[in-house]
Amino acid sequence: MKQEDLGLVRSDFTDLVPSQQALVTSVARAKPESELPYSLIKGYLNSAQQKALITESVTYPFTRPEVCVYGSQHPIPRSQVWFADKGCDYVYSGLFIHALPWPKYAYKLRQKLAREFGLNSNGVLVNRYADGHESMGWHSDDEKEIEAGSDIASVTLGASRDFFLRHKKTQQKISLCLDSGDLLIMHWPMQADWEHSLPKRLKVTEPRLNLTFRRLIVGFHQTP
Ligand SMILES: O=C(O)CCC(=O)C(=O)O
Ligand SMILES: [Fe+2]
Repeated sequence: MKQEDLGLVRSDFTDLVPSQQALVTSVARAKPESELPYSLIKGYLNSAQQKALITESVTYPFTRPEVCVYGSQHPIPRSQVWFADKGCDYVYSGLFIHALPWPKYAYKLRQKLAREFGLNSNGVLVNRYADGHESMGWHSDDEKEIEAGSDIASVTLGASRDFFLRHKKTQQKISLCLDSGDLLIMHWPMQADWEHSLPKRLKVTEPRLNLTFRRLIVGFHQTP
């Protein structure tokens, strides 16, 4: 029997349970009153939604490209893949990455974020951290092809990990714990003023997936 026949998929990415609706409303209201450059929606995805995405990710064509650090080449300390609409190739960490076609559940999550938050993304970068030895250093998602005014939505699946924010001028630091199913929305223009990182956590033995939904300027790189 297919998952659709079990009723799992039909409702999973269309409806929110009432408690989540309440939470989303309060987050939406909290934003203008708060000085925080982000919204954190704990438990945004239910366990069936998380499971559908984690299972799907087994088929994702992850790669571990090499980047130049202080003059020598090193593989990035995680694996990644970029799914996006046509015309949305991306230069990320100095690497050119072609847009691959959207998988089913990643696309459903894109639609859910659009319905519930007006998030008009056209690409998702999926990072896979095999365990707590894998990480992401300080950076901002401020590439030239990111469309001005667009928020970036980050969804965590699998292992819980700490996530740091650091203000570029004041050095103010915020530490969040991102658990499976959580949604972090980094509001425009957060990337101009803040950096973020995912530090190593050597006690973590389980893998973590992170999907960041972004809006790129279509055709920015003009590839055939
Ligand atoms: O894994 C995370 O939570 C962060 C990912 C991230 O910052 C990025 O993909 O640019
Ligand atoms: Fe980032």
